[in-house]
Amino acid sequence: MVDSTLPLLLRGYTWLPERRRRSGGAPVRTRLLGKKAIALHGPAAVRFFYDEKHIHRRGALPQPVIDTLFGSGAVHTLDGEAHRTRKALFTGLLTTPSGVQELARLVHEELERASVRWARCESVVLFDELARVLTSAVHSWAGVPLTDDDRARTARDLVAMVDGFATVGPRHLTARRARGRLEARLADLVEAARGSGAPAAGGADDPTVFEAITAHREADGSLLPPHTAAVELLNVLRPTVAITWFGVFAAHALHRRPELRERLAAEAGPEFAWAFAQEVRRFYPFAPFVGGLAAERLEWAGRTIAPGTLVLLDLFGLDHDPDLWPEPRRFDPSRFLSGEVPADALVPQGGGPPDGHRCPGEDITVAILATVARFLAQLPYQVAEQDLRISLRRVPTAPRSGFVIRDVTGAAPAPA
Ligand code: HEM
Repeated sequence: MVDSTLPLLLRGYTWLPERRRRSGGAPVRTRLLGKKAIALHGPAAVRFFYDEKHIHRRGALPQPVIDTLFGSGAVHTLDGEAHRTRKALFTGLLTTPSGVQELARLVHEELERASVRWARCESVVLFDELARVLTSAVHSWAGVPLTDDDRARTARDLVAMVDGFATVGPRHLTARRARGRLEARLADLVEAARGSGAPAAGGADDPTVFEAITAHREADGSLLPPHTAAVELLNVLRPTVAITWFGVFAAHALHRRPELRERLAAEAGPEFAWAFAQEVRRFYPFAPFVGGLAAERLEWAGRTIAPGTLVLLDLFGLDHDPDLWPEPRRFDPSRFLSGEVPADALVPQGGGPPDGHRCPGEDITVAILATVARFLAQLPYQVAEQDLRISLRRVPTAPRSGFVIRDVTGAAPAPA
């Protein structure tokens, strides 16, 4: 079987859908990085993939992805009891409605502050601005110190880790260096907090993310080594800043569909902003697929999967499957106006049960995205002449220009 690593790197988001079309919808069999691989598609495949008896994560992720995106020893790479204990830390910290709301409030506050500055500039690149806004907000929320001097550099490093994970060459090297810098800084902060005793060493009633990760104990009762604690802190800071990509896509959708901008600006309740955020997550490309290793000999759709085979779950394809999403290439928030999200069909951040490998940051993503989208809809600005093409061959992708806005004429009103 021919290895598909190069075609995947060259074709990005289009690689798997094209292969699926060529296979007539049957699971795609191939090789990636020399390993036998099979790609599964459909809601039943989501349930199959997220059954932990079927798929293991240890050893599944290529080292270049660990070295940039997730970090070594990260929750993403654990299985069984070790995963459950570590995962409980994340779900406990990231999914309480009051915590999610507080983070969204901080994002709004930072947007207001930033937009005062935007009004003094001829034009600004929204991508860079949102990255800095989210970097500030998530550091204050997580209780991780960040000086004004460090802010722009830290935002650049957090963006670089996401931007460079799926490529070879300069972007990848930048991502590795960024991870090295951030891990070293955060590990020092963890050691310093532990050295100084409470509250980081435990006991706080309502601990910050920093305090909780610093004091977290593994299934065997041990504290996380400082480097692993830094990796897991980054697994909160980095993906929150990654919402920048979705924020820029939201701006793109508002630009292409001005009637949605008007509606989003006018609606007082949160329902439309929520539906709009869900449609941004469905419509625009971000994570192409997730992968794990077959834990044993598996049967799927009449096919045998040998133990150790790399099993991919097609996320981007599922979010655009016409059997699940009529007119999938149409951006239409009304799909979500009922307030319902169809089970195992909307998977931009993976799927499965919350104690499995499902992304624990979905509520945060939707809340921040709704906040950013509504803020932009209410903010008076013009969209500059620029190259807004979104290449499906680059992972992750964004409008080429980063979305330049100009003539910002004032801060948007406070949230309802
Ligand atoms: C831009 C928005 C985001 C995208 C596209 C995204 C995507 C994903 C994907 C595809 C996975 C892997 C699921 C799997 O392995 O099956 C994942 C897992 C994870 N995400 Fe997110 N995510 C986002 C936002 C967030 C946020 C805001 C946080 C935290 C504040 C977060 C924290 C995590 C963690 C800790 C995991 C590992 C879960 C585990 O392995 O048990 N993510 N995310």
